[in-house]
Amino acid sequence: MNNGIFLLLGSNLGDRAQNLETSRNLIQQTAGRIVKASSIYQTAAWGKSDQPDFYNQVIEIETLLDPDTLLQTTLQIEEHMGRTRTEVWGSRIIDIDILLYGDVIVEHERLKIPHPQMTNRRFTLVPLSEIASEVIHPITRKEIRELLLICEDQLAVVKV
Ligand SMILES: Nc1ncnc2c1ncn2[C@@H]1O[C@H](COP(=O)(O)OP(=O)(O)OP(=O)(O)O)[C@@H](O)[C@H]1O
Ligand SMILES: Nc1nc2c(c(=O)[nH]1)N=C(CO)CN2
Repeated sequence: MNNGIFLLLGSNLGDRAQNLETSRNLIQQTAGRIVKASSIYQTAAWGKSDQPDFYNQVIEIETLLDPDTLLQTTLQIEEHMGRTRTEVWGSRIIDIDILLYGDVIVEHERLKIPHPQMTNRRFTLVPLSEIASEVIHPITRKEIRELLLICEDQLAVVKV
């Protein structure tokens, strides 16, 4: 069983809380058990600001799937839930990002772990810090709580 795997869930269309719940259920059915879940946060849209606020949540899972298969599985869940890819950083029913996979570093075109943007995003670091503050980011070698302290993003992140 592989441990220390953290996923970011995000939704800013439709019933956002319900969308997160549906994705958690599908993840448990297809990828593995959820061992920890952060609170849900309402977060201002990052990157492309003229869109509704997101709900974001970080979960920790244990899984037998390797990183590539985990990505295929999360992409299938997004498709199953009706997500269409229209624009980069645009609105979406559900987005599932693989943030960390233990200490594993992956550098492919289709898959990069740790997620390259995670250190720049309070909407990721705040919920991740809630459940994994002392986990070490395998590239920067810093704890998540320290990455949050030095993160320059100022966008609002509020517990729902
Ligand atoms: N760690 C990762 N987790 C999820 N997808 C990844 C990861 N690394 C690379 N990808 C690739 O990114 C694609 C998803 O792009 P998507 O449209 O969701 O980007 P985005 O969510 O708009 O932007 P961002 O990746 O900055 O959050 C996937 O098809 C996948 O191949
Ligand atoms: N607050 C917030 N902003 C975003 C999010 C997200 O999940 N939350 N996802 C994005 C896609 O990359 C772009 N912008």
